[in-house]
Amino acid sequence: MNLAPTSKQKPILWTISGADCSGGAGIAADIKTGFSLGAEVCSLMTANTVQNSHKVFSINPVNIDVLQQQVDALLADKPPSVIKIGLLANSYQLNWLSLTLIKLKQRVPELAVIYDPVGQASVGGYLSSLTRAELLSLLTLVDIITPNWQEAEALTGLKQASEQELAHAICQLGAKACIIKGGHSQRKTSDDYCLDTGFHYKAQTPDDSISYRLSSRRYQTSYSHGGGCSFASALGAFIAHGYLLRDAFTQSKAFINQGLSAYQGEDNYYGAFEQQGWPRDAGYFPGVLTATGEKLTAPFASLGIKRQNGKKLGLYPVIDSLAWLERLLPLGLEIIQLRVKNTDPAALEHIIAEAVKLAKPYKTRLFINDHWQLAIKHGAYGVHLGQEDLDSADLAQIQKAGLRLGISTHGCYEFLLAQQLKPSYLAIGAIFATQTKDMTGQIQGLDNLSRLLALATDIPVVAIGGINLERAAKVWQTGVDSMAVVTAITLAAEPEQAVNRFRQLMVG
Ligand SMILES: Cc1ncc(COP(=O)(O)OP(=O)(O)O)c(N)n1
Ligand SMILES: Cc1nc(C(=O)O)sc1CCOP(=O)(O)O
Ligand SMILES: [Mg+2]
Repeated sequence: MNLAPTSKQKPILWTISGADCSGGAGIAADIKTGFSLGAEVCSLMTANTVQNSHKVFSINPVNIDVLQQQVDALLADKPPSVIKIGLLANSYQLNWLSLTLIKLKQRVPELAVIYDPVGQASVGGYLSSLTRAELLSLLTLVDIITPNWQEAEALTGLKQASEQELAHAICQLGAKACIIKGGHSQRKTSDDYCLDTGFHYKAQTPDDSISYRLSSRRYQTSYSHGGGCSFASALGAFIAHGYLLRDAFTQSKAFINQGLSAYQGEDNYYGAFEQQGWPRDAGYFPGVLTATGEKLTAPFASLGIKRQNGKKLGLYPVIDSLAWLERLLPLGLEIIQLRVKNTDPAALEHIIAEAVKLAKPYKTRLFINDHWQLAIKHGAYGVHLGQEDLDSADLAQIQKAGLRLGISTHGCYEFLLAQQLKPSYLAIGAIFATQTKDMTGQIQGLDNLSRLLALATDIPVVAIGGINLERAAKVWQTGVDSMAVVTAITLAAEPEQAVNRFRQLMVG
């Protein structure tokens, strides 16, 4: 049997959670969230709870034989991309689930398991009788765990620890990634912290860990019942759609902010969190907290393009030699990038110095990729940096020297992060698969490009990656300001003609 879903299918998310008869949390939240985000949800009910807005009256666990029959039935035609685990009512269920996950992971190697360790109901009362030791035994099978602060303290036994310390401790207990939800903390903002020690795409060593912190305003609403379950199932839906953890995290937070904003104001009623579909409005997206972002406040110098007159940057060739620069400069392009890799330092400095001299008589804006010190030293118009360069480059120095800055982004987390630095332009990639560079796991497609453009302020946006003459019209229709290309020009039989054809389709 082929377990891989075809591209026509909606991604399948299994939820192994309790049913909440009051309709807000558990399986109800998971199904509403999945429906809202284009995922198909299959529900394996662990308990049929009796609860209302004030109290949990009883749990009523479901027998593991029934759960096993459901797994067998679903595996035949609805194998999961992601499993979200919520309420586990007793140790029989926990032991059964551990064995089941081991078997499922062998059968579906790409399976991602998300665990939302619901212990206490938000209306008061305990939902699970599991001990800490029992819960810990599950962690090595979990890809992402999503406790709130109190649940993280209970799992680790740590008191007064920071989110970072809690997340580290939880990952050391076995989970690959941990998101500590900030909604229950006492602060004015609800910071959410994600530590990723190796989810899917990185080696699984603590040294390789990456952390992400998102900040949102606190929403005052009495319609939040099931918000925690909805966050974990939104995360599952986005992961099932193929998003990287950082982007699934960011979009899940926007989904929660959007839902919490539906009914503002305090009253005594405790209503269900409202799932409102794929978040598209920039206002719901969280801020990205980084050391770099907090240091810079002034925008980088602009590109001086009068967008209000309908003028755009247009075609942006990215070339790797002085010969290409000499050939393209007379064509009157608005922008060109010199991207030289693997060249010894002396030759590199010579190339950059010569490139700046060559570009001087032209109105073309010359950006230097990576080598920001040489770009400053030789007075280039601008510098283009990737996300990995942001921590090591001295952005304040680039800004002080008056150079323009372009930044690469791959998905909404990086886009929001880079936008906060107020660069001269933002690049989004890779739009399509490209032979120029390994962009595995970071292909955006046109839909995601459009979603990211909706988050853009007034900074010009450049699309890059796999753009050729056949695909260019569709990319241009999204409203980008520019399309950057390497091979569509450098491998073209007649590069000047290719430039002209790109420019023709970018009119209007
Ligand atoms: C316009 C534009 N966008 C993205 C890139 C990629 O830059 P980076 O992430 O630094 O990767 P390398 O180009 O250095 O491999 C770019 N160069 N230009
Ligand atoms: C250099 C580069 N950066 C990308 C990014 O997404 O950041 S994609 C890319 C390669 C672009 O080459 P081509 O036009 O030949 O596909
Ligand atoms: Mg670079």
